[in-house]
Amino acid sequence: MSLFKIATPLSYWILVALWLFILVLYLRIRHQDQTSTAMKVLLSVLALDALRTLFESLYFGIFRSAQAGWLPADIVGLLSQPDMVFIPKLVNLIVAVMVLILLLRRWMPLLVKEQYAQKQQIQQLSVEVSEREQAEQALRDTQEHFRHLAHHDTLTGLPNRALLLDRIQQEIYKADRADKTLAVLFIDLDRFKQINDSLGHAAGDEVLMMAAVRLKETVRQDDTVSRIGGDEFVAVINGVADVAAIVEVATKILHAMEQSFDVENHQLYMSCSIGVSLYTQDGDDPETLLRHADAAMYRAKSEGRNTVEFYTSDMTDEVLKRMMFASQLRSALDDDQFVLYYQPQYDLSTGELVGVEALIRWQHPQLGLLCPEEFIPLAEETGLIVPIGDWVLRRACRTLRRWMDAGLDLNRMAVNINLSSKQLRHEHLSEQVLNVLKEFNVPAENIELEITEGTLMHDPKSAATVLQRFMDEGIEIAIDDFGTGYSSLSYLKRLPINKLKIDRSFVQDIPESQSDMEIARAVIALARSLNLKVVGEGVETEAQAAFLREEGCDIGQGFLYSKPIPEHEMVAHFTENALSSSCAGSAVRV
Ligand SMILES: Nc1nc2c(ncn2[C@@H]2O[C@H](COP(=O)(O)O[C@H]3[C@@H](O)[C@H](n4cnc5c(=O)[nH]c(N)nc54)O[C@@H]3COP(=O)(O)O)[C@@H](O)[C@H]2O)c(=O)[nH]1
Repeated sequence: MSLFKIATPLSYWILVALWLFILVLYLRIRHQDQTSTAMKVLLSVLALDALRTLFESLYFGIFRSAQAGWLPADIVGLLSQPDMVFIPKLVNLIVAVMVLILLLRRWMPLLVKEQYAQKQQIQQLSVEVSEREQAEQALRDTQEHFRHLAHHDTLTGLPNRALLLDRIQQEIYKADRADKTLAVLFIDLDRFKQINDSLGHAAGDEVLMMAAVRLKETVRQDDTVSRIGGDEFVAVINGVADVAAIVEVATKILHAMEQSFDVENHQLYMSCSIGVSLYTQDGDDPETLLRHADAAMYRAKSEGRNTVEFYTSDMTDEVLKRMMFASQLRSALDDDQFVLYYQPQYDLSTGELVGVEALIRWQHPQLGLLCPEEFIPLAEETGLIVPIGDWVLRRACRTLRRWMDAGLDLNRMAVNINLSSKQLRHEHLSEQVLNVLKEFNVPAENIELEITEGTLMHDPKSAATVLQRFMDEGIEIAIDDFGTGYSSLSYLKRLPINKLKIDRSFVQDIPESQSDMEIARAVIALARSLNLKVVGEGVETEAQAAFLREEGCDIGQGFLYSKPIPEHEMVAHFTENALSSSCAGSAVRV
């Protein structure tokens, strides 16, 4: 039964209006969350009920009778009444539709706009929400990335120094609770610099990544492996029962590092030195444990590398000494404590003096005269090699100027100056060298620069640019220690160089060592084919000199002729050189 009744046409129109009102109301609240579902159901039922009543009445039409007035009625009954006025269903319908259109025109835009606005708002909101979520996620990712960066080494992904110290601290807490000890292993790769210098940083990086993986595989999963510097790694071994357990782990690490590293078609062999400190006997905080493991590692290096050393208290003194030495090296330049020695080089077939190599010494106030091997590595490490190298160049040019002013015949003679890799990488090297030559009025032909094979191969392309500049000015270039690096023959062919110096390690065992003789022969043949001159270094015996001369080596340098000597003593060799020119073999044993 319907809730609505149509008794008169007025009630019909009221019902139409009511239905429309209910409909509009329903449409408005349909999407509003705050309106209860019960209200929405009630309105939709009312609307449907009103609609049904309307249609029922429409189906029959409406008539007017004199007695009853306006009434909805059956079409049959309607036709039998003479005073009735029939309003056909169609008219009803048209009026209803018009009213509906009028109302919809008034309400619909508002409704549509409102719904559209609501939808837009909802869409906007959801876009904003998802954008905010994305932004928040990106922020979280960035924060996580920075947190990771702040605590990890970018190359190997291992914890860095900051995280390492934290991990050691955590392990200390655990060790205290479990009444166990822990060990800090400071691991430094032996001669890693050579790989970096000769094959370049990309190859060096690959070796470091491979070393990191090997270290991680060697220790337990809950032990920490960290990289804290260039080729320096630290392993924290927890729950250590005794020293034997540490020796076992350290031995495994030594063994893992001895396996070949296959990098860029090279099979590289390396080793490492390990220093160990133990909690609590060698320190009870992370910094001290790390410092003492480092000191022990230095001892392992000086003991010949590829070995393990446990920390002892005297090692701290060694580290302190090293730091003091570095600060003394810094002031040595200002205090004019360096001296240049010169070692002559002779033409092996004529016996003529053709060059001298300038070799630095440090006149240390307490330790006496120090050889370059005792301080050049530290100078390279600290960057002091650049000002020291500059000093060597100026001092050598000053000496040349003095010799020239003294009337010595230097026409066919050059002073050889060693350049380190750091100097070669220095932006203004060529300008600096040329300026110094100008300052002392020294012809470029009297200067030759020696660069080790490793340094050249570190970055052959940029080295070639610098060397070409020197060559254009008339300065000759020699590759030092040839045979010890990893020269690429294709690069060698293209590099602007004049000489190869056979490393003395291949000369010292001639004629006993067949393989060394083969290597020396091969270097001489290579130099010939590239149209380069060859120098035999470290010639100590007549037999070595004879072998090199017979094989076609051009120049000899070594103790057989002279040890490196101070500037003033060198003058005598020039006089002897004059003698040797007229009677080769007497003054100089060639
Ligand atoms: N960057 C710079 N490096 C320099 C400079 N001065 C020297 N050096 C490098 O130090 C290394 C060692 O030099 P030194 O102790 O002077 O040794 C030289 C010679 O004394 C030694 N030599 C020469 N002949 C013989 C020999 O017959 N037997 C023997 N046992 N040793 C000998 O060789 C060194 C010269 O070698 P090289 O330079 O390879 O020609 C050395 O690598 C120097 O390069 C500097 O100013 N800057």
